[in-house]
Amino acid sequence: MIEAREVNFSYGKNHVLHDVSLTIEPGEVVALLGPNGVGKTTLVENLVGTLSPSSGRLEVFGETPSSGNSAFLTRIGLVQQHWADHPKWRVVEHLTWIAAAHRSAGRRVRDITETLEAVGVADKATAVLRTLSGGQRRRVDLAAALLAYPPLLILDEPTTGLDPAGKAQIHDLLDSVIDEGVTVFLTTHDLSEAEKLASRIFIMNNGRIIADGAPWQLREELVAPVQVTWRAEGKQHVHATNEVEAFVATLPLSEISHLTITRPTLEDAYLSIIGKDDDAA
Ligand SMILES: Nc1ncnc2c1ncn2[C@@H]1O[C@H](COP(=O)(O)OP(=O)(O)OP(=O)(O)O)[C@@H](O)[C@H]1O
Repeated sequence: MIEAREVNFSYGKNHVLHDVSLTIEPGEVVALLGPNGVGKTTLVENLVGTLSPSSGRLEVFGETPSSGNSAFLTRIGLVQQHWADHPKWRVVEHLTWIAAAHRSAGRRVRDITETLEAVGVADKATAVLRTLSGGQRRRVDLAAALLAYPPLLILDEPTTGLDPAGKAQIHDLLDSVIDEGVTVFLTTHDLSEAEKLASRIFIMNNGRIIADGAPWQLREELVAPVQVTWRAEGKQHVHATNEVEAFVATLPLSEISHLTITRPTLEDAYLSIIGKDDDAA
């Protein structure tokens, strides 16, 4: 679905993407993580063809995105950080316009009211776009992205600015779309979101992909061991080990209380991987 080979991209003298190579198969749900300013949005813009690589090979649906025609874009459900639409339009006008473009490209289109309900902004159907809050706008963008049953969703920080209940609602919606077999490429700073939705995670730092794997694989890359804590004789005890079961078997369980085992999280793995990369730079 997506194939990048040694993709480089520069804004003038600012070399942002460095030899980015990745392959994303149909049906994969991939999250791209990385600190602010490392090139995630730049990669997204290369994937959808608004920017084109300075060197390297990039294909989406087997086509070069920057030379793709409008039919190319109708197959991508896109949530971007910036919009080029008409801020005076009402939500329903905006979606009707997008739906018409999809229909004229021969695509099946979801019911607009139902889609607005699914993303939780049915009450904003007649609101002017520029009057929406950041979170409401994100939901409208997602409705627009889902409108034509796209086989590929490219979502640049799709839940930024959403309140916790809104995030949960959008995660459930994305889960149901993922069950339909759509391929998803999303960027996020929310590691729990990445872990919940994605089967595979890329970590980018300084324009390079520095880690690629399932969330559990990235956690295993962390050498930090599991922490075992317990109380005995009125004192708190802590022991770090990679052999949890063997260690716990040595504890006098009848004499201790509050036994807790803390495994490394994806956040621990992320911070460790970025930290090691920065130290090596
Ligand atoms: N239009 C532009 N012109 C020049 N430089 C740009 C432009 N857009 C982004 N950059 C620079 O490219 C680099 C990567 O930016 P990008 O937006 O891709 O980062 P990001 O990883 O998406 O960041 P964030 O997590 O903050 O959204 C940054 O140094 C940024 O300043």
